[in-house]
Amino acid sequence: METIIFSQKVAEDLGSYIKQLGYSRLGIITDSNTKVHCYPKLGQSLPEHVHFSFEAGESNKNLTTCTSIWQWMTDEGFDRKALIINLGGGVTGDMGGFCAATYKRGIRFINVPTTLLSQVDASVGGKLGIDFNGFKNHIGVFTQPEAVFISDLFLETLSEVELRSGYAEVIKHGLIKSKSYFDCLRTEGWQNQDWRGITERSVQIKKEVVEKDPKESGLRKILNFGHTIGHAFESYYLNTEKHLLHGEAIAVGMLCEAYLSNQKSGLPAQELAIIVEKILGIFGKFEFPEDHISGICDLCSQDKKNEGDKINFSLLRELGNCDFNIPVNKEEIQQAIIYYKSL
Ligand SMILES: NC(=O)c1ccc[n+]([C@@H]2O[C@H](COP(=O)([O-])OP(=O)(O)OC[C@H]3O[C@@H](n4cnc5c(N)ncnc54)[C@H](O)[C@@H]3O)[C@@H](O)[C@H]2O)c1
Ligand SMILES: O=C(O)C(=O)C[C@@H](O)[C@H](O)[C@H](O)COP(=O)(O)O
Ligand SMILES: [Zn+2]
Repeated sequence: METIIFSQKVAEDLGSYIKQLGYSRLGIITDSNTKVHCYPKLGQSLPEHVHFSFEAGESNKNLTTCTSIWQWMTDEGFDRKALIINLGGGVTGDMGGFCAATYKRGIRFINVPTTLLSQVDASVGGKLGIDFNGFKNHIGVFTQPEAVFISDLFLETLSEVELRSGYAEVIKHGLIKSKSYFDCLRTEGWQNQDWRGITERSVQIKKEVVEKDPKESGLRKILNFGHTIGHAFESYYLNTEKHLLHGEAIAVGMLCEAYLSNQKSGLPAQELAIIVEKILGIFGKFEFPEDHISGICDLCSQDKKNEGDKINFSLLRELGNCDFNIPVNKEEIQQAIIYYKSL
């Protein structure tokens, strides 16, 4: 598994790490926002390198942007000893990592996550990929980064909605693996957190799961709680005026899937009520017309946990415990979305 370094002097620590690692050429990938807000924070500490930046946003996590990245690597003459640093959120990490892991069958990369979401979740565990024809992360590979450098210094410039989006994955970690973590989150107001402490605890949970099942043959599916329906919402509204951030979509998905957990995997009604209160209290309700429901349901058919026609969910047994490979039919999914709408 990758080395994870929590650092307060990230520029210096990253500089020394890559020096001892050795490489032929160094390339940094940012998006248009991290180029402005995060790249300058690495300052002069990085040795000679080349830099590629793409237009920020989920709608650019696609093959067209990958083509530009691979072209840049080719034009710069990167060989197999070249090293990439992905400086940005989950979009930069997923796509920059995917491009590195496939260029000349794989060159090394380091993640420097700059959003809460990527610090607590996306930068760790080696799931890389891009969206394809509107389907989330449809094309990708599992390849671990060499290292991940996490610093809350980057969070200073992050907007509140982006911070909140990351908080959805934090809640997910408590719900699937640690009731005591979820209880701590319940008692705190979400905005003024000890982000370093939160990140360490979330990364610990993610790391423990990924170490046991790096390629998602079983247990790792619990990290996907909220994502079967959440990704369907995210995909359905991508490139529309109602588009949802990843964490916002996962918040909707977790509520639908908490309902299914109550129906199908034993989550007690009072625990469902606690989850609803917590998540709605932070994210509010996402409003959408009833005639969108069947289109959203249909998107669940492309989920990567499915086997043939069987749509498999990861559902909670209780707070802090999650089961996986639970088949749910389209009618039940529809009911879950109707339940969400009724809240
Ligand atoms: N691989 C995984 O395990 C995994 C896990 C969770 C999510 N994801 C993926 O991650 C993506 C979501 O990640 P995200 O929320 O980080 O999105 P993102 O990368 O789009 O970043 C969110 C926004 O914040 C901006 N930004 C980033 N850092 C900033 C900073 N420090 N200051 C100011 N602005 C900054 C970005 O430019 C962007 O506009 C989705 O594509 C999701 O599917 C992957
Ligand atoms: O690391 C994992 O495994 C996860 O499922 C973490 C999720 O938060 C993340 O959004 C992941 O990219 C979803 O993966 P996918 O296989 O459903 O595309
Ligand atoms: Zn996620």
